[in-house]
Amino acid sequence: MEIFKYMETHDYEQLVICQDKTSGLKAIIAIHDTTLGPALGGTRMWTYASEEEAIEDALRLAKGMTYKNAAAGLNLGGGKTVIIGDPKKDKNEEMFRAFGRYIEGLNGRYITAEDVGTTEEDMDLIHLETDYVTGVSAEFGSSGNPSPVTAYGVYKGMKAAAKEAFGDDSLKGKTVAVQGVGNVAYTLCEYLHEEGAKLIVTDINKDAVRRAVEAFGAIAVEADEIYSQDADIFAPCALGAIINDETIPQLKCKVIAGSANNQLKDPEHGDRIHEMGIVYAPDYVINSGGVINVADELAGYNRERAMKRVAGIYDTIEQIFAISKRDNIPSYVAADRLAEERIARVAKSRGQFLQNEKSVLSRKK
Ligand SMILES: NC(=O)c1ccc[n+]([C@@H]2O[C@H](COP(=O)([O-])OP(=O)(O)OC[C@H]3O[C@@H](n4cnc5c(N)ncnc54)[C@H](O)[C@@H]3O)[C@@H](O)[C@H]2O)c1
Ligand SMILES: CC(C)C[C@H](N)C(=O)O
Repeated sequence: MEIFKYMETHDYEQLVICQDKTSGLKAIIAIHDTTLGPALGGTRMWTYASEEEAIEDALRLAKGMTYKNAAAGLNLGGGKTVIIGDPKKDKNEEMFRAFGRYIEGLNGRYITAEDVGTTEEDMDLIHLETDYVTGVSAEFGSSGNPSPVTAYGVYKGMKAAAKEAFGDDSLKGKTVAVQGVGNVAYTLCEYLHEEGAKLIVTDINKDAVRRAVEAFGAIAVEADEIYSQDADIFAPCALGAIINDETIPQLKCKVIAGSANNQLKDPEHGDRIHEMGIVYAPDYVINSGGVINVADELAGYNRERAMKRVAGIYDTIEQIFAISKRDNIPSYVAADRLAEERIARVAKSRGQFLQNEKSVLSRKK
């Protein structure tokens, strides 16, 4: 991989390689774009097959956060960290403290939070070394684990998508096929069950499936059967790249709305589901509840304010469908357009301000 070429082509600002021999920390912080504000994005801990794979993941995820934060209306840029290692075996206190010192060294250009493989406890350890961390436990006046709030946002976004597809946002009597019933999807199932939706669930973790069957009367299916279910809505809440050449022909749903990041394997898959008339709630918009929630900590966490803002995902999804129809483009392109236009507007107004400043200075000479 030619890193500088890649960063230049995709407009990345900074890549920080962090290593600490004592703790075994090997981390990569990628900062994509700080036009809107400091880069906020979680820390993922994963057993990458190679260092190159880890760097690619950090870069890709950081860019995703630029779009997520911009579309969510946050005054924050996009960044992400990956720590190379097994979250079940390789964690230790010194590792997260060392990582915290690296973040502190960036002096606020990057703020972290939880992601796959990291927890509230890990954020508390980072917090011992820096204030540039969110998703810290409630005892520090923080918002804690973002997953339940992400679920609330997905629920709201799913209702907006249902309104687009069925003319009514009620989920009562609708069948929702949920892929993965982990942290986000379990709470999502609570909301759906309470509203009277019928649930079909799958998970590679049999305990997670049992829990959902017992609590919500969900029907359990095998992992590879979830795509072809007779469901009104498909909610991918596990993995990325699940909308692909193999799964698209199996889909019978009218709506795709779930929490998973990077749901489309390639952009062409977004085009295909659009042509099939499936209403797709773009992943980084519908799953932005977690980041909206942790971002609220930066102003002194207020849960009521954060939840109100997360409920606004309904309106953002509606706005994206309106752009999609107006410009005759798939919803995933409309979401990108919303984010890119906001960043460009802010950059332009800032540029204009600096321009004026310069002309004042030159007059003084
Ligand atoms: N947690 C958040 O606040 C948040 C925010 C934004 C996006 N997301 C995304 O939402 C998704 C779920 O996040 P989470 O925090 O609930 O994670 P999680 O690990 O708690 O849940 C994921 C579940 O998916 C299951 N799973 C894995 N592979 C599967 C497969 N092939 N088939 C069926 N099930 C499978 C796992 O066993 C697990 O139960 C992820 O893609 C994550 O990146 C999460
Ligand atoms: C900042 C975090 C809450 C980010 C979250 N892991 C996401 O992908 O949106």
